[in-house]
Amino acid sequence: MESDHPPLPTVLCSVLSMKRQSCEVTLDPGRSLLSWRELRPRRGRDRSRPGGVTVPVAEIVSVGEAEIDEKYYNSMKWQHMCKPHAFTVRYVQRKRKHRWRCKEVTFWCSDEQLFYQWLQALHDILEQQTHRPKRLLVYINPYGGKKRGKQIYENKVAPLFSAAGICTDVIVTEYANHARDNLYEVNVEKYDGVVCVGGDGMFSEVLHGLIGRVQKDSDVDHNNPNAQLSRCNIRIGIIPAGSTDCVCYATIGINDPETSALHIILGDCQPLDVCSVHHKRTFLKYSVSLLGYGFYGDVLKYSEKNRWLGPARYDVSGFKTFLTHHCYEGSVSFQPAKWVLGSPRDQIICTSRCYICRQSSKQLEEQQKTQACGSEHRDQDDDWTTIKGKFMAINAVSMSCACPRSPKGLSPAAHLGDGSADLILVRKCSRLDFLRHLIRHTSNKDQFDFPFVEVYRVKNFQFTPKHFEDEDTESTDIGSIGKKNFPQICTDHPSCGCNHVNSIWNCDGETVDQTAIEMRVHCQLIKLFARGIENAKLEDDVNPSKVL
Ligand SMILES: CCCCCCCCCCCCC/C=C/[C@@H](O)[C@H](COP(=O)(O)O)NC(=O)CCCCC
Ligand SMILES: Nc1ncnc2c1ncn2[C@@H]1O[C@H](COP(=O)(O)OP(=O)(O)O)[C@@H](O)[C@H]1O
Ligand SMILES: [Ca+2]
Repeated sequence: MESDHPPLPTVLCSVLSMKRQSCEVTLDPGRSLLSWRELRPRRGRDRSRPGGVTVPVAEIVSVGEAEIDEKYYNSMKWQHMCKPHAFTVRYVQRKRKHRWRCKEVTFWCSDEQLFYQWLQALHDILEQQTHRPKRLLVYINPYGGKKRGKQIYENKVAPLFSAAGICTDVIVTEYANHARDNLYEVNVEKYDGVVCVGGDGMFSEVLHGLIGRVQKDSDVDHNNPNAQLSRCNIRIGIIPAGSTDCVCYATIGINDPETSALHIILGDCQPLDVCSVHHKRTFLKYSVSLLGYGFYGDVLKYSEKNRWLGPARYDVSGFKTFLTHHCYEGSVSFQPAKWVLGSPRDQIICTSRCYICRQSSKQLEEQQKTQACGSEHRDQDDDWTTIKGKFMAINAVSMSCACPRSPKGLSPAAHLGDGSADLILVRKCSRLDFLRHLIRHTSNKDQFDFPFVEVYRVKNFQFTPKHFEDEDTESTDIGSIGKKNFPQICTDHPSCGCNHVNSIWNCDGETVDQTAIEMRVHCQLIKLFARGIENAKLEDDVNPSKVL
């Protein structure tokens, strides 16, 4: 009887040479593994562990013909025979702290037929990795971070893309928003991904260009805060060359250009939540990392004046902002994200193929389907919680916001694709208490474990500064906003530190002009060339320090 199953792919196993050693090399297409081991381990090597190396095909970067150095074969009396045939396999090697490097191994043999058989088999198996990008559109910000974007791309990334056979169109930006505007014009369809070389600001440009383009093409009105936005299927890659590099760090585990390039080459895919920010019925911005008012807004405001300092501008501005110690009065209203499995105080963090993200997004989709069918009432007016008070900081983050300054981030247990954001409210407190809270971002200690800090997992929130509440809502149109940033006097005591103009919103490092805003999370709106944090064990990456 004939079987319905396709025949199992044949395992290719040969004795090939690696440098001066004979190796048994095996390509197992069924298990998608390439492995090799020395047949006679050299003197000095551990002969009791004849292990060898195994590389998943999914982690092979490229395979190509190679020229080998004569010294490999002269001593083996190859002089009397024809030149050997060689091929090089480049593959991913994992280093400490999520760093990846491209390692290579060259095999050779004298049998031309065997050589071509290997080359063909390896090319065929790589062809099956259909999720890998073949054509990329690259934007480089030459002024981001330490102004090394071009150099980083040319020296560390372009050679890897070229080895992997990826074609690129590269645009070095000439002005702010060049990349965003260009994305409205180019034929995006012809690319398998868009790569930005720069920091979070540069990523934000590409994000706005792509999301904006997709909404325009699908006739979605982005000024409607309740609009169901269309998903972007084209993936975005980030080559870190900025000041904070939070989006890259929080989705890959490190801000290292070579590591990011390898994730792009392998065709990784990480869905990501995006928050839309509106003032009434006017679209302001999208945010994927930090939407912060108060402390982080003020840090940004002062740092923009010191851009020439590069990444150090944030340290200078952070110190200055800490010393000025302002708090801001207003009211925050939010709806909890009821479908999510996790909570912001969890010990478990978001990892590659995160179960919480998968389950939560599935449950949200089901909830939205049921509501769309009309079998359940819409919950637009339900479950609003309002908190009024004086705040040092109001932060909304839809990912952990881990970055080199804070390796576990502003909300360590936030999830990349669960459709929710963590709303962190830091109420008015003493300067010392605020410092204790800030320092905990750099250690394993819980930054939420203070009586003046609250954290909620939300699907949306609104913020109204005190003076907006006091005014006639009719006059809160966009045109009159500028006039409204007059000094706000603390209602309790004029000398308590609240006697200060409003703060501004820091939206992924970009300033937002309006103070009264509403934010909503859009579950998995975009996709990155990333895979989340692998084998995340927070303890490995952060040096625990003493509780202050
Ligand atoms: C006494 C020690 C205090 C240490 C506190 C450290 C807390 C750091 C948390 C940082 C969160 C960063 C969230 C990401 C923000 C970026 O989107 C934004 C723009 O980045 P880029 O475009 O690359 O310049 N960066 C910032 O707003 C900088 C915040 C720095 C705060 C000190
Ligand atoms: N060619 C350019 N000239 C000036 N500004 C630019 C250019 N290209 C991009 N930008 C802007 O520079 C800002 C900061 O970029 P980013 O790459 O995030 O660096 P950093 O992390 O140092 O802030 C972004 O707002 C981006 O829009
Ligand atoms: Ca989220």
